[in-house]
Amino acid sequence: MPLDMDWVRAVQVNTSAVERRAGTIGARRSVKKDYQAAWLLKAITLIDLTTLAGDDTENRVRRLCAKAKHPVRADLLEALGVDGITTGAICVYHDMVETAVDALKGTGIPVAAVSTGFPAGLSPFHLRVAEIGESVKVGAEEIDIVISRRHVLEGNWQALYDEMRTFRDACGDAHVKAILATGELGTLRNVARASLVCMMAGADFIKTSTGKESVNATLPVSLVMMRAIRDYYDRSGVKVGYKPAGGISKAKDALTYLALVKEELGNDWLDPHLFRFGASSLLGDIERQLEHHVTGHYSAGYRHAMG
Ligand SMILES: O=C[C@H](O)COP(=O)(O)O
Repeated sequence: MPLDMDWVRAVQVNTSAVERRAGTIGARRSVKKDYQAAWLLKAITLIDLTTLAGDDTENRVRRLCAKAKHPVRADLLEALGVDGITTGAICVYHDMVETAVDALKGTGIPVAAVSTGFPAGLSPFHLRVAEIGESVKVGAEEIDIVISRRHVLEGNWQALYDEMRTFRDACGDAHVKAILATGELGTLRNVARASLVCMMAGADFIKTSTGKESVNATLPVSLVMMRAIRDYYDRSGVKVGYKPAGGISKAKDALTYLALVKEELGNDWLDPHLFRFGASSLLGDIERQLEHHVTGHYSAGYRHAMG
């Protein structure tokens, strides 16, 4: 839709109310036993299993893809009476896209590429746009772009909108997730406005963080972004997805996020088409909790090292 500046300017956030609500969700909502196992299995299907390290190798990416295909040990799945679950996607740098696409051939698990000069997004603009095309060409079905934080900090909403539109167009049929890098946007109001502008410009998902900022996904930021998604849906009829990313590594945290999604956005969003966790180490803890559920024992963390 066109940039609606009246709507953008009207956005306000009551920070203390947001913090109060975010602070109580973990305590009010706790699921136990079989229900907890079921929610944890659901969480696995919503993970963008990620490796974004300077020392990534093809072997590491292949191992990660093997984990995406079989995220939980077969004996545990059998005991839980479940089969055939996979993670939502694999998320890698451009150089690793071909390897991941090859490793996931025939599985239907999409490959997401971080792009546009990730994580800072400060390389020449034409190269950022070209990078998207390169990743799509080698098979990335999802592109995680980073926005220019300065457009938000300077209140240049038109520039943010134009940038996002250009990235959206460069993605073609690939889904585009807009990484706001919320830890660098200064205020929750900026987060809300940036969310809205990116959605107006065609983002399929809005995502909190690169995982490289000093503050990454938080519950207050998530509440603000989810409510922006809800408002956008109410006015436009378009459902935009949400991806908290960075620092989500515990099964308990994943459950809290899912409770928030269910309460703020509803069950439609508890689906890989509309919700993902961006996480490199969450899966290991979830598998560990599932093992505890099945056997009554906790294994050492290193037994679930990958993912
Ligand atoms: O988009 C995903 C993040 O980079 C993953 O962050 P993490 O390594 O803190 O889980």
